[in-house]
Amino acid sequence: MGFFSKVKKWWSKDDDQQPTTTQEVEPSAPPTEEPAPSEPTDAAPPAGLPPIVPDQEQIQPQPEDQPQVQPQDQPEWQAQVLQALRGAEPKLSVWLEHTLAGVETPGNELWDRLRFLFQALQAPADEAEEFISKFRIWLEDMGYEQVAEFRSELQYRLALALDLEDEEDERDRLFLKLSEGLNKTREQLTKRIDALLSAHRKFDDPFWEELEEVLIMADVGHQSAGKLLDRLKARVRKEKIEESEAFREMLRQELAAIFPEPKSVAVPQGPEIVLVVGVNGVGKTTTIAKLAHRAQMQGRKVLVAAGDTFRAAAIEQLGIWAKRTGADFFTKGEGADPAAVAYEAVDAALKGGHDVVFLDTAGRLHTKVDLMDELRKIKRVLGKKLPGAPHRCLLVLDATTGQNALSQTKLFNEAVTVDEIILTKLDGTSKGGIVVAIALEHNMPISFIGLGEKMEDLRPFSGEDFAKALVN
Ligand SMILES: Nc1nc2c(ncn2[C@@H]2O[C@H](COP(=O)(O)OP(=O)(O)OP(=O)(O)O)[C@@H](O)[C@H]2O)c(=O)[nH]1
Repeated sequence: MGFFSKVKKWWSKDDDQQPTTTQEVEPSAPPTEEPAPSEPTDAAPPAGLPPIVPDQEQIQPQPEDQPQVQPQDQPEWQAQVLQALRGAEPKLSVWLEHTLAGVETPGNELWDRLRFLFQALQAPADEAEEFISKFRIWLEDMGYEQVAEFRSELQYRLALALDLEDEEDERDRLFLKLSEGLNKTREQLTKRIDALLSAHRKFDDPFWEELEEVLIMADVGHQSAGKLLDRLKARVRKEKIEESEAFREMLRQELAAIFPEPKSVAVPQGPEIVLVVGVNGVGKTTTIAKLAHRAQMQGRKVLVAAGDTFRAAAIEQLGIWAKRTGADFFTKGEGADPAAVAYEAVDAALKGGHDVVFLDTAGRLHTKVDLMDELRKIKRVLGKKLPGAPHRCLLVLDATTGQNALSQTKLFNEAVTVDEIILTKLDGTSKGGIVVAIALEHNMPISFIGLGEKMEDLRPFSGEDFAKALVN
């Protein structure tokens, strides 16, 4: 899908549909003090601008028979930007660079430039205004004053709205962040494997024994290392691999192959109910916010529900994040029964016409209540309220915690059957080996990875990119 269809789908929702005002649903309406977005000034470039076609076609010069743009009609920057866009590589980062050239701070010129880009993409003006208005509200809330501070968030939002996240451009950005996070593991692993390959002339038992030790030291774990070695030995034998580089390439391929793809969720009708579990401190709240942000940017109406009712601070933090993403927020306050929150959040979503509900849950074993029993109860209640719910159960794990993450996976999976894992803090000194262990031990898909504290720092996980970042 291109920008137009995505924007069509995204902005065609009737945003006046506020959720029914049940006493708990707190629709996070935009702050009233926000000045109305400036009316389009002379930014709207003349009709007939050559469309920027996202699917890798170069921008064609305007055919002679089309009404030529009269230079005197345009402010000076438009002719320059138009010229630059015409010859630019069809990459979002390049389009943005040309469109924002010379603009350092938010203000009317920035909004006019964005309008100009949207016009070049043939986005309907009202939808473009809606995008700009939502971005302005977010910007006011964040208090950023320099374009450099929010440029990556702007590019991320455009990538989602333009359905361009898979573009090489975005993937390169993601790969860079992932590689930085895996630096430590990669150095350990690559250095040791290189030493092994140069010390051993052939792939004999002593080689495999030492490789097993290297994997275990890289947090892959004993059992997973054994499974991975079996796969490597079989391929070395079958393909008669002898060269070091061929071995490294095979290792990358086998590492990439151990990650199952997340299963696509068929949500028959009504809201998709997503249960989010994980121990405290792993980044659950932040991850829910990032997921809500993505869903919003992709045109879905989102409700975030505060199922962690043990701590007022957790409810408050989630509420702040929900407001920041523009999602609606559901809470029954501190001390409420988490299962009741789950039940009534589904109710509110059904009444509010929400497309997806992210239900946060407690992350700590509290004295009187066993957390796993509580999660099982929540899951039962959801299924009673909406057959098939929860449609997805996401386990949030902190990639820097090493073996703990493995035991948490087992614990939560036994309690609620985890469908997907989201690995956070891969931008930190993450223990890349644990990622391999989780995939091999539980054969569980990793859907997203957290690469920082900002809204845009949640990106789809790619086993191939991960393997390349781990072994170079
Ligand atoms: N660097 C980095 N920090 C992250 C990431 N995800 C979350 N964090 C930070 O980790 C800390 C904990 O995040 P929370 O979302 O509050 O974690 P939580 O699991 O909700 O923890 P509780 O609020 O105690 O339940 C915060 O400072 C986040 O900003 C990530 O991907 N990278």
